[in-house]
Parts: sequence; C-alpha cells; structure tokens
Amino acid sequence: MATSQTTTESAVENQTTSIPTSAGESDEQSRDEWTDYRFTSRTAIETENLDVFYGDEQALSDISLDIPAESVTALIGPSGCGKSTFLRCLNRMNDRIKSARVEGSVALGGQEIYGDDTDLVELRKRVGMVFQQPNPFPKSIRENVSYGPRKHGNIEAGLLARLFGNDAGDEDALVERALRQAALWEEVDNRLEDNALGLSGGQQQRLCIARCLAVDPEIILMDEPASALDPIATAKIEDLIADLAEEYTVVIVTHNMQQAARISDQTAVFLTGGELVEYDDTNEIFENPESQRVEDYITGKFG
Ligand SMILES: Nc1ncnc2c1ncn2[C@@H]1O[C@H](COP(=O)(O)OP(=O)(O)OP(=O)(O)O)[C@@H](O)[C@H]1O
Repeated sequence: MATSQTTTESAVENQTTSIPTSAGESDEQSRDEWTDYRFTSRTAIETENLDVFYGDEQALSDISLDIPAESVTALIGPSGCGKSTFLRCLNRMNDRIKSARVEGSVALGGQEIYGDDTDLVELRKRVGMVFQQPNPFPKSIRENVSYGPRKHGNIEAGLLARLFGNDAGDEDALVERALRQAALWEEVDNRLEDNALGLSGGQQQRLCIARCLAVDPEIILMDEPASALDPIATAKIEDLIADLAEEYTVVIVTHNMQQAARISDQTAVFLTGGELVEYDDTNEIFENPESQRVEDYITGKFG
C-alpha cells in the first residue's frame, strides 16, 4: 500500500466522511447508483456514469459503483458483458485501444484519473495489473521483479527507504520482499538468476504478481488470473489473493463463480449490454440476489 500519497489519503478521508450513512438514505437511492453506504471501509475506487464504446458499439453502460479499499471485489457475468473493459478503465489501459472511447468518471482515492494531467506511468504504478496468461519477461527471476522499480527509478528515489525505513537494504531486499508477498520466495530463493520462463505456469503467475507488487501499488487488477492454471496452482493464487487484500485493493474478473464466492468480499454482476445489474456483498449475491436475472445467471440458467 503506498504510504507516500498523503494528499490522496486525506482526500479519501474527506470523501469518506462526506458519504452519508444508511440513516436518511433509502435503499432505493443507494441501489440506484450502486454506490455503497453499507460497506464500512474507505472507498478506493469510485466510478460514476461510466460508458465505454468501441467505435459505435457500446461495451459498458452507465456504470456507477464504489469499490472499498483493502478487500476483494469480483466482477462476474457472461462472456462479452464488459468485465475486462471495466477493469481496463481503472488504470486507463483502454487508452491503448484506438477505437475505445471512455466517458464518465473514475476516481481513485477521490482523485479523478480521466483528466489530461494524469501521469499514466504513475497511474499504472498505483494500479497494477495481472493478466490471464502469465507473461513474465524472458529474463531472470530477479530481473522480472526489479525491472519495474529500476525503470521508474524507484530504487534510487526512495522506494526502499519507504519500505524498509532506515534499514533500507538494496535491490535484494526489494526482490525478496515482493517474492515473499507473492508467496514465491521459498520456491525460488536459490535460483533467482534462472530464467523466469523455466518456472511452472502457477509460479510464473505468482512472479507476475511479485512484479506488480515491486512498484508498491495500491490497487491490483486481475483479469482471470487463475483460468490458465491447474487446481493446485489456482488454490495458491486464491490464498495469495486473500492475503493481499489485507494490504491492497484487489479487483478480479473471474468466470468461475465458485471462485468469486470463495475469495471476494463484494461481487458486481454485469450482464449482456455492458450493464451492471447487481452489486452487493458476495454472500448476498450468491444466497439472496435481488434480481431474477442475477439468480438465473448464478444458477446457470444462462451465460
Ligand atoms: N479491443 C476491442 N475492440 C473492439 N471491441 C472490443 C474490444 N475489446 C472488447 N470489445 C467488445 O466489447 C464487449 C465487452 O468485451 P469484454 O472483453 O470487456 O467483455 P468480458 O465480459 O470481459 O468478456 P470475456 O468474459 O469473454 O472475457 C464485447 O462485445 C467485445 O467484443
């Protein structure tokens, strides 16, 4: 969790105190916008009236929701309903797609990210991303982890000092920390100079998570991070996600509803047409959904 962004954090605090409590707000009002007055923790991500188009095709329609910090939020829904598109809005990865047009607002810690003055490199450090297919660089395990901090000049610019205080070590300390956080250290500590492509798929995915953690993000976006992995590797990733949520805000796209039920605190259900149909505590979504369409989806009647 980045601790240097004092401005951001105070913005968050201001924002949190200005959110009305459930008293005085009807359920209908809060549900209208899927902004959450019941989750108690502070809001990490706030989207408002978010629309995304690819050319003339609308992929997301009027998405407003608040994502609480230091928790796991699952995005589920049938293929093509806009889950990945939504995820990519949160670190402006859609900017890289020529035909994509994003309208509306996304704020991180109260700070709008769709302004011309947003530093995209800084944004993507704050909001890391892990993809479906593990994609380590064809370099050593160590270089995979140290690449980001080196590229961004963080090692020299004080990331180590921030993470380790006066005992700031060196690159080794940063690499070890990230690999430990990604639950990979014990498996690779004696082969840090080996090529990362020699690791198993599950290890490669944890290495990609370590690479993301090494630049000290606040938010980790995961797009089906376990769908290419076997059940044992999947279980390790799921355990890791639970641990990460103690310190980071995790938003995960998954097709696996049992996985969403197991690992997430909140679940957002998108349905065809890029519509957010329901967003609630995960237990509510799976045990007591409000919408018939959501019930039909999670009971496998379509999708
Ligand atoms: N780069 C792109 N260019 C054009 N259209 C796109 C692009 N990416 C996504 N789309 C379209 O936007 C819609 C939403 O796609 P998206 O990948 O966000 O859905 P999804 O719910 O993540 O799907 P899946 O579960 O199959 O990964 C789909 O109709 C898709 O064809």
